[in-house]
Amino acid sequence: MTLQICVAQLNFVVGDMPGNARKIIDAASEAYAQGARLVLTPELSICGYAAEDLLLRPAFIDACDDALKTVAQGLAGLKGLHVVVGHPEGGGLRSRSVAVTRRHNRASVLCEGQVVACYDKRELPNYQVFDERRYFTPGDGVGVFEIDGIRVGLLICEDAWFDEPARLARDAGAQVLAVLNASPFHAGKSAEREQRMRERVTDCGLPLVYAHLVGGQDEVIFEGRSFALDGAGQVVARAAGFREAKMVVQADWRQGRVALTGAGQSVEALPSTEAELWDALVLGVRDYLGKNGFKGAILGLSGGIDSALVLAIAVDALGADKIHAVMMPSPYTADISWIDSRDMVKRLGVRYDEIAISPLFDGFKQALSSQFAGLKEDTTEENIQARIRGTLLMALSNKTGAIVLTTGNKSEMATGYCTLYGDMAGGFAVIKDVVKTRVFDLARWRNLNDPYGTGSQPIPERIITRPPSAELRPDQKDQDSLPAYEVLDAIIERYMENDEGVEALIADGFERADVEKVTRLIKLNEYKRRQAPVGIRVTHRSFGKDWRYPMTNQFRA
Ligand SMILES: Nc1ncnc2c1ncn2[C@@H]1O[C@H](COP(=O)(O)OP(=O)(O)OC[C@H]2O[C@@H]([n+]3cccc(C(=O)O)c3)[C@H](O)[C@@H]2O)[C@@H](O)[C@H]1O
Ligand SMILES: Nc1ncnc2c1ncn2[C@@H]1O[C@H](COP(=O)(O)OP(=O)(O)OP(=O)(O)O)[C@@H](O)[C@H]1O
Ligand SMILES: NC(=O)CC[C@H](N)C(=O)O
Repeated sequence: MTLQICVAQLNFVVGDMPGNARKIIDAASEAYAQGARLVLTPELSICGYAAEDLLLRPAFIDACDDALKTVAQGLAGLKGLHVVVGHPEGGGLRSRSVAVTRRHNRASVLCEGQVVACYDKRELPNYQVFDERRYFTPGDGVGVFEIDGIRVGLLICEDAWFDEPARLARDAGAQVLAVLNASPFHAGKSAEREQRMRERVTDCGLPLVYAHLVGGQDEVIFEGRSFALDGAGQVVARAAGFREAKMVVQADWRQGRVALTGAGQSVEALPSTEAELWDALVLGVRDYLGKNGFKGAILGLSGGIDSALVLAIAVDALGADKIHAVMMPSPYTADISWIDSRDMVKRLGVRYDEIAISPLFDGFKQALSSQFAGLKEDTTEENIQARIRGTLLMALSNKTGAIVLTTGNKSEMATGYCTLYGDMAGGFAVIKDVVKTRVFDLARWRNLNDPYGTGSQPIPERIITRPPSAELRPDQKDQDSLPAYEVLDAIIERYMENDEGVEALIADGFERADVEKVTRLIKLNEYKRRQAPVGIRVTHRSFGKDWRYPMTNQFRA
């Protein structure tokens, strides 16, 4: 007995049920023509992941039901084909002060126009970026079905991170596990995920096929890279990361058990940290803009490393012809800032303009002169410059329909080293989850690699080597106001990402003054982050859905 299984690693759009249904029908029909008789799609493939509170709308569930029927009917003529799709099922009751859900996160097996088996997710994640208990009720059954003499046990994502659902499937007769997933990316997650699945295989003694989603959805990235493990936990197939792919594996009945093989396909290697971060950032920009209908992007290019990095990512994501870089010099802008900006845009071939902000800055100061009479210049004037730039970029966005990409990094978002309605003004924050030391690593990496063929060495060397400066007052350097970036980033990672305490960091050798300053700034600047644009999550904790701190807060330890 032999069964060819195809994983349709597809990029769905949340809420586009007709489009998602069409994608599934096309991919499954093609796989069938190439010999597959079982096609697996990712978790909640019909509606996309994560549909969030759309799942509470009865009309949304009805549209998912319709799309499920469309897929079933669209594939009804393909004899013997089994397609597994993910969708929400069932209803719920909601009043103003209580919610009762009877909705399930379901996998349905479609064959010849009918639902022939289904499985409801048992383990509902409710941590990090997940809120599944807000929307779903845990399932209490198993999902084992037979196809061409091979019994397949269904699991859905979080289920496979625990022992019990896989053991129950095995005890109900499953000979191979098929897992539908939507498992958000962070640096290093691929290896962690494969390791957890290997434990599952070892624990229950069954081979496993991991069908994963690809694509960006608001702040979250799904990297694809579906894979299959044989009964010994060896990777026999691994699909490409960060793009749609079809991965085919073969299940054979041999000596009383199912043997999985890679059907002659190559196993994609796991990339370096920088390479996968780059791909994640590129996909995040491409999908946020693409799925929200933006034709292009604008950004302020300063001659500093943050905007240079965002420009290089944007060009890789969208192509040079979709990007507009604007240099807006002030009296504090060093000559090298515009020399390097001109150099960079020439290397990449993007549209570039220079708009001097001095006349506007003078106009603002003049307008406020009587109110500010006798008061010293301070951050007020620094912020006016940043806000003039933000206003100009937003005007260009309004006029052209291109989105403004903001350039703040995680170190700045943590410490509030950014201006509300100034450099924070914009639609999408590309590197808000990348700390400054990693910004440098990525810039150096991109200068040595050209993964999207848009040009090698896009970032002039001096942009990488010069000391970072906001250039909002004479001779300003970031490090005048902040601890050294190596120290700052280490404290952010340990305090913010890993929940370590102030005293523990000091006991571990950090200067008390540095720890107290950074943690005080993190706490003080919650209000700023709440007003910041959404941006791409690439660590296991970003300033997004998995950082829900109060703004009014007297606790810091
Ligand atoms: N708890 C709270 N809840 C709500 N709002 C609160 C608040 N606390 C202050 N505010 C408001 O926020 C204002 C302060 O925020 P904001 O106006 O942004 O200004 P602020 O944080 O005072 O200054 C911006 C800082 O970022 C630096 N910066 C700016 C731009 C670029 C760069 C760079 O790296 O290139 C650096 C700049 O040098 C300066 O140190 C207050 O005046 C007040 O109106
Ligand atoms: N002269 C300028 N022209 C255009 N945009 C600017 C200018 N100065 C600042 N900006 C915008 O404000 C953002 C914030 O400035 P910031 O100094 O933090 O970043 P950077 O200049 O890119 O990097 P660095 O921190 O290394 O100097 C810039 O990335 C850029 O988008
Ligand atoms: N969608 C899910 O159930 C994902 C949960 C899982 N632990 C992951 O991140 O991979």
